[in-house]
Amino acid sequence: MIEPLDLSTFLTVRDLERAARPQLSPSTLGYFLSGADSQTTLRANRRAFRKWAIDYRILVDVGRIDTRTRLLGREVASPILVAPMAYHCLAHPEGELASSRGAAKSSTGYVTSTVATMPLERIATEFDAAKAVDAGPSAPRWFQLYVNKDRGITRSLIERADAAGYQALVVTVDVPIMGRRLRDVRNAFTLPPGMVAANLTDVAQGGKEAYHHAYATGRHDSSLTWRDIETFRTMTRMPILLKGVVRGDDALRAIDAGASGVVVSNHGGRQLDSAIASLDALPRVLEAVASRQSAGFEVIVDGGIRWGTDIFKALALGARAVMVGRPILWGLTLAGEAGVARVLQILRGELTSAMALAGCPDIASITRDMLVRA
Ligand SMILES: Cc1cc2nc3c(=O)[nH]c(=O)nc-3n(C[C@H](O)[C@H](O)[C@H](O)COP(=O)(O)O)c2cc1C
Ligand SMILES: CC(C)CC(=O)C(=O)O
Repeated sequence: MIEPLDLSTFLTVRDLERAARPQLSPSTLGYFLSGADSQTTLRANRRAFRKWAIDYRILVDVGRIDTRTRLLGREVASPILVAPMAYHCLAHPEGELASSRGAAKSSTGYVTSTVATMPLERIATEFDAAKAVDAGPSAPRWFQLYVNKDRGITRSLIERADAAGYQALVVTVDVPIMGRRLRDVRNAFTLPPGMVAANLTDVAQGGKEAYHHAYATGRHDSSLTWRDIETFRTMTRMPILLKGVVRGDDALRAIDAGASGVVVSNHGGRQLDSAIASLDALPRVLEAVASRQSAGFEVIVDGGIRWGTDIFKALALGARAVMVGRPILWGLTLAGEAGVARVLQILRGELTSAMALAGCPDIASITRDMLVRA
């Protein structure tokens, strides 16, 4: 009999990654890990965090640490969200059902990808049923949209997300075309037989298609522009966030187009290689948004978050919240729901420790002056 995994022996996200890697096929591991081309941006995302040091405060009462904050007008338990990622069934047979339960039980927000391997309605139900029932604030769940060439399909996805009670629509805008991930090309990466992008089955013929390739080359709309964002705005009551913004002027256009926020992101280094690191892009996006005094406009950041101190730094620079990508997949691979919960527990625990050690008992006290150049 195989001994059940003792997740408490994994102390860091890196521990989980090290254990998860050998469990995955080379093709899946390559898909999860890869950045585009030379992977310069993938590395830059991590390096950007090392450029900052925490200028900690002493003799502050940190007997009680409060990680609560507000997101899109609602109180949330922590400033951490699970980033939208495709194909969770590659990591675990229960796929997004397991990852969404792991997030919900950790009172952590969850973003369902358009290319999930489970139906968005089932993910929603699973998340809601698993939500922690203690008195704390409940975690949000959002839907990430990839825009299909067939706008009828896009409309139907938005309507389904609305009907399933998703609380925001995250439109990903950094994939006009797919970035070239060399390992995926060399491995001819595709989904194994029987695994499908469950929300797009109506577009794929016969269920046997090589979904990843078919989707990436045949379905994805490269003609998306600002006008489409304004159109989506009229199609749903959900607030819209644009994911993949790195420029201040684009953030201002997002406000003009009716968006409620942006995710400063370069897609985990998987799209434009040599793109600016997301943490480096954050200050100028915040500066631009501040110049417009758009009260309530949310700026979230993702890319390379592996430690609680990374979250602390992102918040100190002014982000409202962070999204965590690949670490979730390592937890999911190792132990499904419990593995995802462990990753989130580690990150939140590290954030809490960093806050205590830095003299910041609550999120509002993590201010810009807490950082200096390393
Ligand atoms: C395997 C994988 C699949 C992804 N799929 C999506 C997706 O379907 N939609 C999307 O908006 N972003 C997708 N992303 C990007 C993530 O949402 C996020 O921006 C990125 O992973 C953050 O960087 P990190 O992995 O370093 O935390 C994907 C990333 C990975 C690693
Ligand atoms: C199907 C892809 C567009 C999913 C994705 O966003 C990614 O692999 O980075």
